[in-house]
Amino acid sequence: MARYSRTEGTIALITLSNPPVNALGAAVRRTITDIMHRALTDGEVKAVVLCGENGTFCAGADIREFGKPPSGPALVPLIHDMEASEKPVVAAIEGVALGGGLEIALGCHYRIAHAKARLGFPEVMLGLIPGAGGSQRLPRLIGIPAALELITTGRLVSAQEALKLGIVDQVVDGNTIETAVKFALNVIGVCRPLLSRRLSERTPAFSVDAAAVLEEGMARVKQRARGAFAPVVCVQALRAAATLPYSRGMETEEQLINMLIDSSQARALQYCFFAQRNARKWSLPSGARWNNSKPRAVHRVGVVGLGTMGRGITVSLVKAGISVVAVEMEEKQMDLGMRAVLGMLERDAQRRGDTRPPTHLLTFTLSLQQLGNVDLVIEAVFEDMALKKRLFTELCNVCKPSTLLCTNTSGLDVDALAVVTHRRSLVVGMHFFAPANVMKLLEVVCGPHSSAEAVATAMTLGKRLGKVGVVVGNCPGFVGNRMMKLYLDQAYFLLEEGAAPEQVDQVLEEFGFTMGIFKVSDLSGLDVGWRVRKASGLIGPDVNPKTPSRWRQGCRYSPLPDLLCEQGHLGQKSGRGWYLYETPGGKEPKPDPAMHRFLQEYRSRYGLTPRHVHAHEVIERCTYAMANEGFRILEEGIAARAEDIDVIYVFGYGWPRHRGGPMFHAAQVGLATVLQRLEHYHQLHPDVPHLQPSPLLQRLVEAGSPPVHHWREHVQHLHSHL
Ligand SMILES: CC/C=C/CC(=O)SCCNC(=O)CCNC(=O)[C@H](O)C(C)(C)COP(=O)(O)OP(=O)(O)OC[C@H]1O[C@@H](n2cnc3c(N)ncnc32)[C@H](O)[C@@H]1OP(=O)(O)O
Repeated sequence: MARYSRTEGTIALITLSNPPVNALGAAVRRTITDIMHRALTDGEVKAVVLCGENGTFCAGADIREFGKPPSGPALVPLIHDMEASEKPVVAAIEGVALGGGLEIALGCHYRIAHAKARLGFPEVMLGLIPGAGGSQRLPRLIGIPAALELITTGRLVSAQEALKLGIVDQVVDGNTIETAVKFALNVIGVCRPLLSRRLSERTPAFSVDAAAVLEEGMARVKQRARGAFAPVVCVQALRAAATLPYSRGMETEEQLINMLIDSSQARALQYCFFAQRNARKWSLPSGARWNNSKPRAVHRVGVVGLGTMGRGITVSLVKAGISVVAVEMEEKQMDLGMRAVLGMLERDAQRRGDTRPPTHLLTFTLSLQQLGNVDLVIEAVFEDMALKKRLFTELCNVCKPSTLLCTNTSGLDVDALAVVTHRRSLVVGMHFFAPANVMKLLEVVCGPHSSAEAVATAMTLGKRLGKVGVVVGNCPGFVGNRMMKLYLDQAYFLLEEGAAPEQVDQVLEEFGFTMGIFKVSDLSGLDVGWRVRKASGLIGPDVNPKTPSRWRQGCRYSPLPDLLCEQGHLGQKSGRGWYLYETPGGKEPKPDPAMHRFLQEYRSRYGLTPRHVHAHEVIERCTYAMANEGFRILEEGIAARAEDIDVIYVFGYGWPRHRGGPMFHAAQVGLATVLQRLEHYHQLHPDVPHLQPSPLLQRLVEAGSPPVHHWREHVQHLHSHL
């Protein structure tokens, strides 16, 4: 938990010891409180050095303890006693000093950091504020503007930046603890007064326009927060630091943290923290798991297709230091792709202050033959099964037998591709999200033949690219797009019933989505879904001409997006979609009066009487339809955990993190309520079978709505994919 030792005769060395990250659980807080007291009262001890075991100072509070009844001593009195001490206390920071860990360090009189250390207050990402004096001490150390930026964003800083900002006193390349001990001996020797080192005693050196900075900060934070409270409360805590004496500021900080600590948003954000980490812990029906399967080494990757996705994937790989052979079939397309990739790398290098983008890792070619020596191929051609099958057959002949063949399809059958190869076990889906060099999510799609080695390799590669990988089973649309389809259907139906695109979007954005569904659709291009609907026989020559326009495959269907596509309204790229844009390629969506007329005509053509659609109906129908499908996905074993579904939505679909994800949201609303509302909507719309509550949801409600982590016990896997 924490160890006490003496070094150089007069220095007490206190080492936090709670692997893997020295989190400040109750037992750790109890031990450091006791041994710090011992060090501060031992007459032979002249100074204290505080450090962490195994190269990590401290990652802050033990997040697993949040939401449980409080136990163990609080951190505030410990930090206060340490800071008030007449003996110098020096923090030796290696690895990370985060949250409560940084608050302890700020209570020390001096801070020495290793060059590779990172420091910060990520509490806002957990729905909290720094609540052990951090919101009051940091601005007294580095001023309001810098503290505001760090605390409201949760951004971590490097040791070098921390030195520039004045958070640490020295940065060392060598042994941090030895340096801190020498430093401590030195400060005892010269008897430097500690008063000026006590941050709580400092009168804030705030600029006269602190009020303006805070006001601006508040406006910025509110705009970005998308309904999240914590960033706004961070500004309130900083305002207290700017305007109140330290003790009153601490009282305000306590009131503010108490307000947040049990909030539903904090629960959701903390759930997301662990969900993201648990997603790495995949398993397959064979018993293969993340921790018993070895990934292949990947040095050289082939990317086939240099459209939007292929370009983003290539950039991601090169930025991770991986050699790429990028193949395009047509010279013109290759030229365009090459210029786009080089441009993106150039801009990225400029942003990082690096003059030379790593272009030496890139080879562009028109010949598949050049893929003979790659370890893994990512196919990123059009969503056309016949084309992909031809390509996979050819890749099999060209690539060495051990090369993994991955498809970046967004929903086509990965197994149908595997069977055309002689290496079914080496085929997996790697579903990136656009723009692939920015978006964090990677669905790793595991077919019935995919080997554990292939899955492990794809997941490890994803991690190297900085992606959040989630292993999912193979079904149309996998997890993300399968649920997205139902979300879109509900949005179209709402338009049919009387809503306008901008009204639906506004409600979704107020809920916290990064972008409303119709803006997303305009951004990605309406033709993407059009092509998928054609390929799946929902539209086109295979449809019986007697089938009513608003009826397909036994259920209600909205032809609205098809009609727009037929008119060439494809979204941003054509200057018109659900919204109007100033020019083709324009980015600023404006409500389109022509769209309103179009919807009116459409409704009267089909005898639909428009009605006012309430905001709560938009949210309920969109999010409960998604969650309902999520339950089916769980039941079919396409996702291993509800958490995985939520990670997919938070990292790939702009779902507001402070609402946890569609499955967590359903749990927070209450499964019985979700069930009852789905029953209600299904009664009103019996022609939409997807609104019928799924059997798993019904079983969970019968079982008393157990918490998310127990849902798996109620899944009756017959043929789980995972
Ligand atoms: C007491 C006063 C209150 C103060 C408020 C706070 O301090 S709130 C907490 C603030 N701290 C954080 O938010 C830090 C969260 N952790 C991280 O950002 C990262 O984990 C890391 C420390 C930068 C390390 O990253 P890395 O990628 O190297 O490892 P993992 O993220 O995979 O973590 C390894 C395992 O450690 C678990 N873990 C990490 N931090 C905590 C924590 N603070 N409490 C509990 N557990 C933590 C993490 O879940 C991983 O566990 P696995 O079982 O291996 O998945």
